[in-house]
Amino acid sequence: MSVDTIQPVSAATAHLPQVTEPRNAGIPLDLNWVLSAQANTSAIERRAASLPARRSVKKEYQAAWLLKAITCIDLTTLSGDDTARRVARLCAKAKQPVATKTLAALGVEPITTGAVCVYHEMVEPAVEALRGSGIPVAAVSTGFPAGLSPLPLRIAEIEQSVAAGATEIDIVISRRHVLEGNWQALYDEMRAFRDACGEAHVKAILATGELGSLRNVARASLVCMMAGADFIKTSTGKESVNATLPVTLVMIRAIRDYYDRTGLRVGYKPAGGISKAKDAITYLALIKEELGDRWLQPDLFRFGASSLLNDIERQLEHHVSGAYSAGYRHPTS
Ligand SMILES: O=C[C@H](O)COP(=O)(O)O
Repeated sequence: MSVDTIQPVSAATAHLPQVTEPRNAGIPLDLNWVLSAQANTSAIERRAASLPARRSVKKEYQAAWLLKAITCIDLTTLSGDDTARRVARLCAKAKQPVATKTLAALGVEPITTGAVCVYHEMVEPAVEALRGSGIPVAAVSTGFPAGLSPLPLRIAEIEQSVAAGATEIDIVISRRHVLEGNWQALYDEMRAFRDACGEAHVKAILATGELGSLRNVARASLVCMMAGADFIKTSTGKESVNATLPVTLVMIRAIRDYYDRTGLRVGYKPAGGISKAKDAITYLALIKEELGDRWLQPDLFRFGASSLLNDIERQLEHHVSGAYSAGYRHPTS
């Protein structure tokens, strides 16, 4: 299917609340299934390379897809110099990501981002700033980004972020378990993280740029889903290679495989280095083609991004006014 034949996301429904259904409870580790997972790297890279080159959606269809993308952003700040004031500004942006006049010109209701994503120390200011908005706070946890602090500390960090009000926890896996092929250890770790999260949803960050091969990405995706991950996420944003289209193909095909065999839907979050509106549309189109419309809701798809919203806003403003504004006129925080 080409992008030309994709039905547009309706601008009138871009703001609809997320659909909810039972979480992925996980299944016992199935090593035969894990070890049978392969990745045909050259075929995957060929398909990925063809995606950005195709004709994209235009005009009101493009605006509608961009509004949809905003509702799926985990608006993120993960900097060593984060402050409560910066987080408060980010949260204000999450509550009103598009200027009122632009929304009015587009004829759509107000929308929000999917979540705000911060370090543990910034959870409380974020919860405070988002109170009453319905926007969840996601905390990166478990010794983010390397995940190399002692396991009891990583688990305690999850518990503290949940106690502080985070309802989504982005954990980082131990890359060494993947590189050493120790799938049982990865499963046990993921299971412990999932249990520590309680009712909070857990996103498993694979740090795919450090896993060595697409086959490892496929296997790690399966193991994390078997251990109860609600989402699988590509990257911390701190690796030298973050979200890519080949990795996305591998991970969403693992999600499809897991759904086909278990009936359980797991979400997908590409993160790191996604900063252009055009790229966001490429990702959404790929999700639509490979997984279908159900995965285009914020409960099953998120972008982890700190600067993507800025470019989307510029494109939407261009759509309604015919002129591009400078990037600095759309500060995120
Ligand atoms: O999880 C989110 C990423 O850290 C954001 O990465 P970015 O700053 O490259 O958009």
